Order: sequence, then structure tokens, then C-alpha cells
Amino acid sequence: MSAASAIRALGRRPMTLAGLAIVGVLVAAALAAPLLPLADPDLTAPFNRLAPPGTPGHPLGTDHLGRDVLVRVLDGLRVSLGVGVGATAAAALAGSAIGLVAAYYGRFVDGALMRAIDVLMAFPYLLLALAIVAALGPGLVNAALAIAVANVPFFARAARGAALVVVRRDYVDAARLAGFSDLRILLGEVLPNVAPLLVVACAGTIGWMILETAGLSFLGLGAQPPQADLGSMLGDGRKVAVAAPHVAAAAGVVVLLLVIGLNLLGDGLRDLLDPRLKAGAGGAPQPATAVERASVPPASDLGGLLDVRGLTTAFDTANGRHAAVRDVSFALEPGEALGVVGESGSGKSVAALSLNRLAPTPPGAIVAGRVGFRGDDLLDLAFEPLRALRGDRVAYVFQDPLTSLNPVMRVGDQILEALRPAPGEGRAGLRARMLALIADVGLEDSERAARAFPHELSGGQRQRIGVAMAIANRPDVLVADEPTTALDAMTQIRVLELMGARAKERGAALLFVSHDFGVVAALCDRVIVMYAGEIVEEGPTREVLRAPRHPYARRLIACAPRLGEPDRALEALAGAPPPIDAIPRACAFSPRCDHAIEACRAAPVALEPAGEGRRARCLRWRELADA
Ligand SMILES: Nc1ncnc2c1ncn2[C@@H]1O[C@H](COP(=O)(O)OP(=O)(O)OP(=O)(O)O)[C@@H](O)[C@H]1O
Repeated sequence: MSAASAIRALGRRPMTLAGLAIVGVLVAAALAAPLLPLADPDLTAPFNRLAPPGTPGHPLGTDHLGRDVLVRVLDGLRVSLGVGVGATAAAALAGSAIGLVAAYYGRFVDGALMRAIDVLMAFPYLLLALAIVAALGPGLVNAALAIAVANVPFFARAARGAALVVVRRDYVDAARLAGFSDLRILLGEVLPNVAPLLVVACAGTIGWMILETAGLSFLGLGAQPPQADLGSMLGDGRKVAVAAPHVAAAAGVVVLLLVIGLNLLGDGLRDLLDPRLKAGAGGAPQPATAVERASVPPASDLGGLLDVRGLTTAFDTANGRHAAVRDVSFALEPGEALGVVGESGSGKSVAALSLNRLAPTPPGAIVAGRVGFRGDDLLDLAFEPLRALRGDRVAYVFQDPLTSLNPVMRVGDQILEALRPAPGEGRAGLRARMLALIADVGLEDSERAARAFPHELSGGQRQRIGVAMAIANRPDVLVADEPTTALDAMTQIRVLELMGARAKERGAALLFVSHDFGVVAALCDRVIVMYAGEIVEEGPTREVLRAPRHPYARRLIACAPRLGEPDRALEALAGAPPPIDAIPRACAFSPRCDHAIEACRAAPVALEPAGEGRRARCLRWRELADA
């Protein structure tokens, strides 16, 4: 995220701005205090003790030794801030070092370090800090040290968790193979990747650590006279709370403001740096894509098996809400196979996921259109009927079964879970069906395969299990989103053939999403070509392949290898589809199109009939077809 967009994002969060303003004012006041011509914070004036606020020369009054409360609060604020920042930095440094080393070296080192951390965590937090101060002796530095030590486990665990993911990445292996030292790999490869998380952890902790250090000072274990932080000032004020409440109140209000300000700012920074950690119901993933249609057209004319009309799905981004899928309409009949092709980022997956309302909310929402399934609009369904329909009537085969299969459950049990029992069907019947399914997707020795965990199977075998789960309940529609991208060419062909055959046998319609025209051609009767969230061409696969109408479809076809034409030169398609917040209002492909004319860049282009059963979104398709 650039600095400008970070500032813009912060500007949209009033609570974060409020935190920034509070912390900014307090820090500026604390830093400016020594430079201003103010009285010495330790200058006592016993004849003027406990003067009330508003006394000339003492706007917040004086304390029990006649010292100016305002000057002392500013001085105490500087001390508290310094100690809090120092303690947080010390805890973060020590904790991160322990976490990174544990994750990097693993085995014995990990075990030993983490058990030591567990021991620290076994003590109640404040008791541990008190015990450390008691051992080291009272004093501000010792109190800060105690708070830092008590917070080390938090940082160690956070750093280890994040680093465990990073140390298994290929670039870390590559650095090892290149002969880099462990220290260099830890600092150069691992630390930069976990740093955002550590910043987030610091931002969320610093307020509490200031409060905790102030707590120790309040108990007389931190700052010792004449030095004072906000905590010890609160402690002093407590002794004269009845006669002069302003002494404690001044320090109390500043602590309160400081901690509130730091926590608001910390929350904002956390959301900004790591949107996945965004707190609150607004940030929690919803079980179904939100449907926020401005107007809902009547569903009475929806027909056929799947009848999608004007589907529009948008995402909330840092620059506002933008549609990733726009006005997509198509129909699918039983037994039919429809391909959806386009480059990465053209909106294929979002369109496919929106059918079952599986596109993520937040940040996504379906903002227009209908998804007709056997005459009903799925976008009108309550969650329970929608859930019953998912995986049962409309099933998905995902790209990488490793992420969709539960890693700690045997695959047979996972298929059993997916199977809906027939009336009166017992456990034995279900198990027999599960084994038959495994055999049906071409895995030999189905008993053994059923007992395997996902990681014990090859990529191709795992995807066969993915297909088995998807067809388990004889769905009406099978949606396959790049199901074989992760597999080698031979396995790809076998799994695709199998999927096509099993879908046909069961009379299921197939919606097949791919970036590869060649694969779609082998499997699908009809094809939709998508670009920048819109359908730009649709028609029978053979016809589209033979005579594409849209220049984008033509370029995609030219990119795909064709069976029996090994010598055909493949063209590269320069550039990339626009991001959703920068889609041209006119023809979205015009900036990359060799045939674009002024009219293409002037206004949106409609998807119009382009021959028998075909549609194209191009002003010049007729001319280009004749050329
Ligand atoms: N959760 C999200 N938040 C914001 N934008 C998103 C989100 N998911 C997808 N998009 C955007 O929507 C657009 C379409 O994405 P989609 O995943 O549908 O493309 P695709 O054609 O399926 O590509 P791929 O083959 O890489 O999956 C992209 O520009 C993408 O950045």
C-alpha cells in the first residue's frame, strides 16, 4: 500500500483519526514541555500546597508539595510514554527473536524455547511482573523490564506462528541453497515477511503496556521520588483524593486519554496493515455473499435449469465499491457443458462463486441480477435452504483440493460426511456408496484410498477425491473452477475426461471455468468468454473456435495450443486485464485491442446477437468477420 493510499484509508476511519489526534496532541505536549518556559516539575513550594485548579500561575493547581500539577503531568506523560515505548520495543525484540529462532530451527530448539515460554505464561501476568520487580528492586527501569518480560511470550508466539509459514516457503530454501548464513536468512528473508504482523502486535499492545507500567508505579514499585510517571502521580494523588481530587484527576484523565488514543490508533493500524485481522462483526466473513440489489426484478420468467440474468458482483476496495462481475447473463440446461474462459482477473471465479453466493462478504456483495435455479431465484433464498442446495444440487470442484480437503481427516470420512443418506440407508450402505464413488473416479484399491489422509495422495488422486465429493449427491449443476491447473498435462486430461464423463452419466450440467481455450474446447458444448467482468462473446465452442467474433476471444484462441498443430506459432497477449477500480467505461478491451476505433473508446458497448446462438460485445464484429 502506498503512503498516499494509506493516508486516504486512514482518513476514512474517524475513530483512527480521533486516536491519531489524541496521541498527536499528547506526544507533542510531552515533547514540547522541556522546551517551554515552564516551572521545574520537582520545584516544591510547601506554603502553596494543594492549591485548587485556576490558581494564578497554576492552571491545574498544585500537589501536596506545592508542585505545579500541569507541569508535572506533562513531565510524567513524557516519562510514561518513554517507558511504555521502551518496554514494548524490548518485549517485541526479545519475543520476536525467540519466535523466529524457534520457527527457523524447529525440533529441539523450538521445543525448548516454547516450553520456556509456556512456563512464563503459566504465571498470572501481573503476579509475574510483581515478582520480577520484587526481585530486581523498585524503580522505573525495573518496572518497565518486568512488564517487558511478562509480554515476551505474546510476541514470541505471534512471531513463531507467522514465521512457521514463511520458513517453509521456497525462497527460504533457495536462500539456504545459495549458502546464505542463518542470520542473514532470518533477517533478510523471514523477518521482513513477519514484520507487518509484529507492527500490528506492537500497535495493539503499547497502550496496555503503558497502563501496566503505570500500575506498578501506582503500587509504589515503579518511578521513585522525585521522578514521577503518570502512575506514581496517580498514587500520590490518591493519598489526598478527598482534600484535593484534582491532583489524581489530572494524571488519571491523561492516562485515560493516552491509552484510549493509542488503542484507537493501534486498531486502525492493524486494520490497515492486515485487513484479515479486522475486528468486529463487519469484518467477520459471512456464510453467504450479501445480496444488496437496488431493485429486484420479478422472478416469474426464470426458466430452465440455471438461468442467470444480469448478475453483478462488486467488492468494497480502498477506493470504494467496484464491480468485478458486470451484467452477466447465461443459461444452462441439464447435461450441457458450458465453459467460461478468460485471463486471470477477468471475473470467472467471482461469477462462478456468486451462483451459490460463495463470493466472500465482506468485501463482496451481489448488487444486481438474478440466479434462476429451476425457476427460483437463489438470491432470494434464506440461508438454510441455500446451504441445503450447496454441494447437493449445485456442487463445486475447486482448484486446489489440498485447501478444500480437511488435512487431519481421512478422505473416506470426508466423502461420508458429504454423502446425504437415502431414506433407511444405514452406515454400511453409506460406506459401500463411498467406496463405489472412490472406484468410480478411477482410484484403484478404494479401501486404501479411503483410509488415506489428503497429504498421502498425489495431486491427481486428490482432485479425483474432489470430483467424488462433488458428484456424491448427484448434483444438478457441477461448477468446476480451474480444477486441474495444479496438475501435469497427462493427469489434467485424465481428470477432466473423468469429470466430464461422470457429470454426463449423472445428467449434471457442467459449468467449467478455465483460462485455457484448448481445455474448454475438449470438454464444453458452449463457451462464454469473459473480460474485465463482462461477457464479451458467447456461442457454441466449435463456432467460436472456428470464427471468433470478439478480438479478445480471437487473441485468447491464438494463445492456446491446438491438438494436431504442433508447429502453429502461439501468440502472446500483451498487457493484462484492468483492475476492478480502473475498468474503462467504454469497451473495456479497447486499450489492448488492435482494431479499436474512436467509437469503441466513447461509450459502453452492448452484448448483441452475433449469429445463430451467438453473442458478441464488439462494435466491429461484422467487419472483422468479413475481413
Ligand atoms: N475478495 C476480493 N476483494 C477485492 N477484489 C477481488 C476479490 N476477489 C476477486 N477480486 C477481484 O475481482 C476480479 C475478478 O477476479 P476473479 O478471481 O473472478 O478472476 P478470475 O478470472 O477467476 O482469475 P483467476 O483465474 O486468477 O482466478 C479481479 O480483478 C480481482 O482482483
